[in-house]
Amino acid sequence: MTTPQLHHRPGADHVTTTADGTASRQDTAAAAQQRGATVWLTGLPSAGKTTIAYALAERLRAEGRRVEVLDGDEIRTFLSAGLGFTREDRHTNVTRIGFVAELLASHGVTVLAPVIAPYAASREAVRARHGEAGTAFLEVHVATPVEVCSVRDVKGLYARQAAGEISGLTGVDDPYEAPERPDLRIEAHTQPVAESAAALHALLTERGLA
Ligand SMILES: Nc1ncnc2c1ncn2[C@@H]1O[C@H](COP(=O)(O)OS(=O)(=O)O)[C@@H](OP(=O)(O)O)[C@H]1O
Ligand SMILES: Nc1ncnc2c1ncn2[C@@H]1O[C@H](COP(=O)(O)OP(=O)(O)O)[C@@H](O)[C@H]1O
Repeated sequence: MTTPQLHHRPGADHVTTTADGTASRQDTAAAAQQRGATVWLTGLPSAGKTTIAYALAERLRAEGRRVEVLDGDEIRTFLSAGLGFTREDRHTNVTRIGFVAELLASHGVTVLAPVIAPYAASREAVRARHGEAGTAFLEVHVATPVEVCSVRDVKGLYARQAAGEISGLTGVDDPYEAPERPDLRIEAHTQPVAESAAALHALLTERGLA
């Protein structure tokens, strides 16, 4: 007897059943049929990556999709605790997030990763990993210019850098290698959040991922 070969990790191994066993099996079956993807939102601090990711997540969830947001900040508290902002540490952080994202996406989850990922080589490594596994990967550049980001300054990092309290801030005194050919570039400073989320949603739909 030949053992069936799985060419892709299946998405149906999280079966939970209700008392009568019907409704959630249907939900699980529907979710398992969804094609997952990783959507990586790269850009400077305060560019709007997280805000746009959560707006898109809300819309996708309302449509019945399974969505996870892998927020750079949160990941650094757990998965990447102890890592700093050297080139090496950022690369490690990005590839770790890419690893988890691919796992989830291969199980039908739409993964949104609002993570700076300043180095093209790190993003390329994540894309390659997805490619090897046959998992969809979209690179989205949230292209808010540093002049706008530094005024928003959600976490006060730009002010602290200007005051000499910190150094190595992405886009100011640390590199940011903007994607040359992203799947989508969002000029987040020229349009409202809802419009940016809609543009991303349209891209997912066009690629058969939403
Ligand atoms: N030096 C320096 N440079 C850049 N960012 C800094 C720095 N120090 C702290 N932070 C804050 O760390 C948040 C998470 O960063 P990431 O994990 O996305 O960065 S990276 O991809 O590993 O480069 C990142 O979150 P966002 O502002 O949401 O992008 C920053 O607020
Ligand atoms: N058009 C816009 N698009 C996205 N964010 C915007 C916009 N206008 C203002 N903002 C604000 O800019 C800030 C961006 O912060 P955040 O989403 O945390 O950025 P990042 O995750 O890139 O560091 C938020 O406070 C958000 O409300």
